[in-house]
Amino acid sequence: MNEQTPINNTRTAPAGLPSRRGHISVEKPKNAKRVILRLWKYLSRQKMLLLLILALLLINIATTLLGSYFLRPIINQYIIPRNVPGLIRMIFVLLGIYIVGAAAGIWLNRLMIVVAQKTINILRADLFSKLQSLPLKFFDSNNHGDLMSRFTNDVDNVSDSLNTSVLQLFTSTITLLGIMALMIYISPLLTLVTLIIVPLMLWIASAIIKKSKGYFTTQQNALGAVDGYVEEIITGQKVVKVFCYEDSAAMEFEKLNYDLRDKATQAQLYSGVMQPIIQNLNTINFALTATVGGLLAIFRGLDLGGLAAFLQYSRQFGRPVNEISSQYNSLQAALAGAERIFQIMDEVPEVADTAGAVRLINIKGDVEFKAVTFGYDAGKVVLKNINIQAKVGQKIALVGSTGAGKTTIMNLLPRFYDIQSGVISIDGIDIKNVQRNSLRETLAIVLQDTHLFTATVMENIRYGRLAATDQDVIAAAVLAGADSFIQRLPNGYHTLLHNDGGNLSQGQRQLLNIARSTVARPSILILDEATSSIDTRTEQIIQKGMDQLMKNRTSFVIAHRLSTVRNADEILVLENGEIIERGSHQVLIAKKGRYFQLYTGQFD
Ligand SMILES: Nc1ncnc2c1ncn2[C@@H]1O[C@H](COP(=O)(O)OP(=O)(O)OP(=O)(O)O)[C@@H](O)[C@H]1O
Repeated sequence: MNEQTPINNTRTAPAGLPSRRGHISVEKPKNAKRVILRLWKYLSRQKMLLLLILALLLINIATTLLGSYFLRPIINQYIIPRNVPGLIRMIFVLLGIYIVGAAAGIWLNRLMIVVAQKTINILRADLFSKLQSLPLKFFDSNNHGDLMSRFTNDVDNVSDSLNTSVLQLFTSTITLLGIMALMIYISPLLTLVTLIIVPLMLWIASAIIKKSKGYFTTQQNALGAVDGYVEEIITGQKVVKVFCYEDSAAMEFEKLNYDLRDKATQAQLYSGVMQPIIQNLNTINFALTATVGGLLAIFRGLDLGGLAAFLQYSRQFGRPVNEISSQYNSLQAALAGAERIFQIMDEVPEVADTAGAVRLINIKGDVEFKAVTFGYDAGKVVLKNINIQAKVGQKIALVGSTGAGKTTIMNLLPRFYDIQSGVISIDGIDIKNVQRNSLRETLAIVLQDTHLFTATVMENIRYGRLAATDQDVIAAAVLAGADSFIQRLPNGYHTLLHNDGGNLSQGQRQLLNIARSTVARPSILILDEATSSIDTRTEQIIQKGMDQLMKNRTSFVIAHRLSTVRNADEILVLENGEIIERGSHQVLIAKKGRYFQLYTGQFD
């Protein structure tokens, strides 16, 4: 059995009424290099486009740098010698250069978005198919909201950053290097003067980043708390209303909201000071460079055109520095998001079918549990030495107090979980040696909590067997007793259900569920009887539907109302994961043991 551990320490489930449930991971990747390499694997599937982007990027940067450099010949060769036609020609050349640069820039951004969105599309698809391959144990031990946020927040972060940040980072770095090279080319001495202030700028920037990162983390946590709380209140509206929790909820929300405002203000204030500080340093730097440059022009023969171009560069110098530092945070967030996505990708999927796994064909429906022992977590046994023998067409009922292990037994037959010891077999074939899909096709499960998809009634029933024709579906609905209410729906079988069939009654959803299992034509049935109180008439209709479904099929019924299991071939009484009594209704009643107590309502 593969061990699943929660993939994140985030968001613990609340107990009882809505409580504070917010905490999102610190926005910093644990292993940035690995994440970048993995992201690169995704990006590099589009090598040609990336090469084109790189070429456009270089053209774009080159034109910017060249444009500024043109000041030198323009001043030296045309303005100082007063060559007007030449000057006009040069201005047109300059214009041409800028147009090429702008065109490259536009295409660059467009292509990057195409590459980014395609990458994100593949990433999302991989994530989804990975999720589908994970065992139920994974979903038991991970918060669903947190898993959802990998699809939304994390994927968004990666997407944003691929769309803009990555490109900007590249542009800024290359521009910075280009500017430096050209400055050195024009005047190494003046470059030295300009660069003196750079370490100071970098030091201030990194100090501010360090400090503001802390504030950003607390802001993210506060935001997570607010999000989590809102989600909880929305999903728990019924409970909130019924217990008149509105005022307390509003108060709690106000606290969280205030906390978020506080943290967000601090974070923004801190990160907001960076730009002006860097800008001012830049201005000081410019003044210093201009003064020294002027002196060099007077005393050391630096050409005026060169000086003008140089000053232009020194003004531009601050921008890439600024951009690199401002993209830093969002890049960190994206890498952290990507890391959380890859964490899921690295989860161990359901154990693959064994090499010689067989398909179940023409199954009669004999089911046997032999000395089965199982626990959800290693070391904590939930089922002990379970022995069950169900012959073709028999009805086996499982009864027992809550938490006794009834549902657990039924989770093992479709191999939602693998057993630790013992054997479960169908028609004598160990289910471990059966292909999972084939195993699940021979079974149908009618759960208490029906899950209906956003689709028509017809499609929802067809979910049981995708190859079923419309006639099959309708026949199944008739058999299940669902047909008459479906006919009364506004669009009959073509009525669209949404929000998990929120517009249907509990009983109606249950009937659709039965119809779905009927259309599946399973050899073996697992029924979890509804506990929720439905009126007696609906109950009778549902019971009739279930009885029809069970006809000639081996069925296991988890019974909550003992009146419905009287006609079972065998009743198994479970207590603390063990079968403590077994036999028919008459036998068990005569025995006057646990079943008798449960049946007659006489408890210790
Ligand atoms: N996904 C799970 N992970 C870990 N433990 C679980 C899980 N599901 C159930 N358990 C534990 O296994 C034991 C048996 O639970 P099970 O759901 O099988 O009981 P049950 O007899 O079906 O109860 P009920 O009648 O209330 O549905 C319980 O102690 C429960 O806490």
